[in-house]
Amino acid sequence: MAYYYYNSINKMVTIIIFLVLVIDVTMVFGQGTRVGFYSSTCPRAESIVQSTVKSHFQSDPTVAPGLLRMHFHDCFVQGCDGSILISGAGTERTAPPNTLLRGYEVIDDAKQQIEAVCPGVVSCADILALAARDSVLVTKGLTWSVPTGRRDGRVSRASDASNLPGFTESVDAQKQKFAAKGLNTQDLVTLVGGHTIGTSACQFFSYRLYNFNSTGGPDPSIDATFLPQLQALCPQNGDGSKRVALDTGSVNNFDTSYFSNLRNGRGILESDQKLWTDASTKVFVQRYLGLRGVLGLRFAVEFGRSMVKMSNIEVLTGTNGEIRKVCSAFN
Ligand code: HEM
Ligand SMILES: [Ca+2]
Ligand SMILES: [Ca+2]
Repeated sequence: MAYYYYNSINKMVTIIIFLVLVIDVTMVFGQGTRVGFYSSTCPRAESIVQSTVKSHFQSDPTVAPGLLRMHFHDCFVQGCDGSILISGAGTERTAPPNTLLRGYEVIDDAKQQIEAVCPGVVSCADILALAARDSVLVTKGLTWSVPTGRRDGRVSRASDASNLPGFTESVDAQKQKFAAKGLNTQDLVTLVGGHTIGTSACQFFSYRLYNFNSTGGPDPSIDATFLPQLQALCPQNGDGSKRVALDTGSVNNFDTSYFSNLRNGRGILESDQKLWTDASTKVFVQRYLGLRGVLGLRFAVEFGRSMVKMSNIEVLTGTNGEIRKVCSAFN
């Protein structure tokens, strides 16, 4: 009798431990997404996204940085659920940090082609995550496997965009906003390394070139020989919408040149240059530049890893959300 009780208690304990482990594992890894989610339901989905990104990139190279940034802005607001793609008054798209996003036409094009072969199967959130990955590919970076199976959200409000980090923010504030999404300091430095491609409008950094923080002079962290070049590109009271490379000399290549520029006081945004000023983020910049011996890190590899983490933020899976018919509108 005693043995029988012992045995069933033992079984119960085993079952409980098993359940706890399963719950834990799903929370840490899965959140329900997995590589090859569409391999039987829509086997051509990933290749359609890739060929669409490639063809748009050939006629307009700015779509690559545009789509990468769009995916980041999607994931930080309501999770990676395609909420950024909804158009109309009062939606996320209209919020100040999002007004200059580009590449929506690429997502709409890919979605239309995918709907023609497998209607109602592939989410817009997944199409955007895949397009962000392929944007790195076309700019000569490494590729990686993207877990899929996200579903599309049913909420898109301009007022939710405050989760996004701002370009004047301190490293501590940037770290806090990333930590709130489960991303650590390495992820922060690595993902902001996405600024190795693309451009910024003068309006986001020209205040650093002239009367920085009412000092009457420029931001002292800007390299002295670089300053006049930037001033020529963005004259005081000039056109704030004019665009300047975030990675001087390597705007179209997914490489570590952006980190060299930070080291040399040639970061464009205040938030970028601060990654070199702050000791906790500087070490990662140094590791990507091979300045820390055996602690060296390969940016191309780590970028894929951090992107997979970012792409899994607060995703909707299973029967949550919906699969939109058109990416710019709820069903
Ligand atoms: C502290 C975090 C970040 C801040 C404050 C920030 C801020 C900005 C700003 C102000 C611009 C210029 C936008 C424009 O003029 O159109 C920009 C561009 C860009 N950002 Fe970030 N960003 C951050 C993190 C990231 C991350 C994590 C990624 C991607 C993984 C990313 C990818 C890009 C790309 C690719 C562009 C160029 C966009 C284009 O050329 O259209 N950024 N960012
Ligand atoms: Ca979102
Ligand atoms: Ca570059």
